[in-house]
Amino acid sequence: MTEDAKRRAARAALAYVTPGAVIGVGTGSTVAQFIAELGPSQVAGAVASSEQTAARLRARGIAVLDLNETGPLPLYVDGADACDPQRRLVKGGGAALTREKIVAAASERFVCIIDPGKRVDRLGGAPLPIEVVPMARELVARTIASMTGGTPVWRAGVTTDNGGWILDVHGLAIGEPEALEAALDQIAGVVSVGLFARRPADVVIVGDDPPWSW
Ligand SMILES: O=C(CO)[C@H](O)[C@H](O)COP(=O)(O)O
Repeated sequence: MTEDAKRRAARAALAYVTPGAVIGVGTGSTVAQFIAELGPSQVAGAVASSEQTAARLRARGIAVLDLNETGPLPLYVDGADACDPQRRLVKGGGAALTREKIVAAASERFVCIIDPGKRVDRLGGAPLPIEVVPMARELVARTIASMTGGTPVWRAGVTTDNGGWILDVHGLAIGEPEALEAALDQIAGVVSVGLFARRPADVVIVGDDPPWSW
């Protein structure tokens, strides 16, 4: 069962939490399991990667802090849509990729928690989410289509916590993830790219029974 696998990965991530620290917390159903397992007294507070996560943390009695007030974080825990053997990720299924990238960049250690279905030999099977400034949606879509051969599809009806829109790029061949991430980041109108290749996870926990990590 996928939910059991997510719970196993989430529980295993607790071992990385230093008591009394302020940690970064990502977004999604696997992270929701992590928040449910995290005792309010285990951390001094958390920086949330989305409003959804902030609400979950508060409901659990965990203080939500502003990244501008915390300085570097020792730990960031988040899920992913896909993870390759080099711990490079595709993220953004929950449209929180921009803040996830920011909190990951502010954290010394990024622990990614996934169910076994997210592990892939090569990124590119799952669509790649890209957050764009709304007025640039079609410009970015045309540029990406001609640059990569992929097919950008607007996630209509979804507005991110930053007021951005999401393009999901289908059919993308991700041969060199770091180079592709850098190239897509340069397109005018792109806010952020759901490829986490230049800042991959430091540890990935797979919720098999028993869980394992690398
Ligand atoms: O990147 C994300 C949100 O933007 C999530 O981490 C990713 O979509 C995985 O979600 P889930 O744990 O629900 O499968």
